[in-house]
Amino acid sequence: MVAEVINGKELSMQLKLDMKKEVEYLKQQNILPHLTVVLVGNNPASRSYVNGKKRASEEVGISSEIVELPDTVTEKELLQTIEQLNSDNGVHGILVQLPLPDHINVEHIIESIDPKKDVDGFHPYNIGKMMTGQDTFLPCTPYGIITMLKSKNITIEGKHAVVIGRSNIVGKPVGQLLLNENATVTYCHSKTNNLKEITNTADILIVAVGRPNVIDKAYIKEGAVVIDVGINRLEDGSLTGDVDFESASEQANYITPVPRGVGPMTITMLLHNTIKAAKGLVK
Ligand SMILES: Nc1nc2c(c(=O)[nH]1)N[C@@H](CN(C=O)c1ccc(C(=O)N[C@@H](CCC(=O)O)C(=O)O)cc1)CN2
Repeated sequence: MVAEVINGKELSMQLKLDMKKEVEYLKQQNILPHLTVVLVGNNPASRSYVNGKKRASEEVGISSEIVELPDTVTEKELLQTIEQLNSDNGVHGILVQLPLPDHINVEHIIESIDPKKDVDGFHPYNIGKMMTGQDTFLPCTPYGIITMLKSKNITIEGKHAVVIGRSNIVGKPVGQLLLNENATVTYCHSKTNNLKEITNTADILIVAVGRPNVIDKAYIKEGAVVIDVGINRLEDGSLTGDVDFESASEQANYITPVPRGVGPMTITMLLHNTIKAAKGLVK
């Protein structure tokens, strides 16, 4: 068996064409969607993601700005910046790029963002709405994963979905979204016993481990759907996922690559959430 590749880059391009039309329509109604991204410090990966968000916003006609703060900024100063953005009626979406420096409490920052502008979908209010199946901003990477599955008409209902990883921004919410779609969900993590036995029962396997190429065909049931959320930069500068792509492709029916898999969908779903915020659809 050779798995079909789910190309997140191509799907993103298709979705952005529709979003561009939607933004043009909103502009005719005098609504100019605006996203503000807050970048603290000089982490090269964060800078590159933030630039990617600005570029993608421009592609679809969303206005965007990057507010840059030094890594010496205090938590109080960062909270003041967010307060100003919360009260600015021209700003529809606010996002604080993660990770933040250690001296800043990430929960305090996320909780200070107006939930109606929380286009990352990280605010506990929005997480609560997601968990209770209410319409709200969905966290971008998990939402991108569900969108990728649906783009291939992959059945989620009744399937066994196994999530390896339990981070607040990927593992936990993607499991919840799969549950909302009526999958039977198992979470695995660093303390899980018999990982291989569990993953071998997965119809849908979501891998968000954060270590390069650790999941190979021995962990995969024949015909499974494998979603690789890992982005690992190797010493030679190349990028690789958490899944050994060549090996896993021999067992799986569908697989996502790294790069050009889940990563581009993260940014595309952010644009979707920003348009939703501009339309005032999240109360
Ligand atoms: N506030 C947030 N911070 C972070 C998030 C997030 O959703 N909100 N997610 C990640 C980083 N991230 C977006 O911020 C992100 C990661 C990767 C990609 C991407 O397109 N990757 C490309 C490869 C890019 C490269 O060459 O380096 C790919 O996979 O094809 C986009 C966004 C942590 N922080």
